Amino acid sequence: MVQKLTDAERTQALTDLKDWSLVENRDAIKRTLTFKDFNEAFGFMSRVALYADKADHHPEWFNVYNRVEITLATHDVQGLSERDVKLAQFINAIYKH
Ligand SMILES: C[C@H](O)[C@H](O)[C@H]1CNC2=NC(N)=NC(=O)C2=N1
Repeated sequence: MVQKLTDAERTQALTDLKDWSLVENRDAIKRTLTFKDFNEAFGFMSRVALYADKADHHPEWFNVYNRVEITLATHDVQGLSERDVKLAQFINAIYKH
């Protein structure tokens, strides 16, 4: 069973996750990433997609050319869970720029 992060866990996660911030009007985190071009951006998105498929945890995202805006939340709990932290950590780890 997936559980919502506690306030303390949410604060800790935001401290640990470089370049992620809270979304204003909902319990979610966001990050914008830029790449050299569309090819690089889409390559990155493909790697995230493979992770998401395996983990059964999917990003909300928006891409225009070399920019990818990502929002993470766990819909099952209508807020942040450990799954979002794991996915954000994965994204940070594979983001080369
Ligand atoms: C049935 C399936 O396991 C669920 O709908 C999964 C799929 N991917 C998901 N992704 C996200 N971000 N949150 C969820 O709650 C979620 N639930």
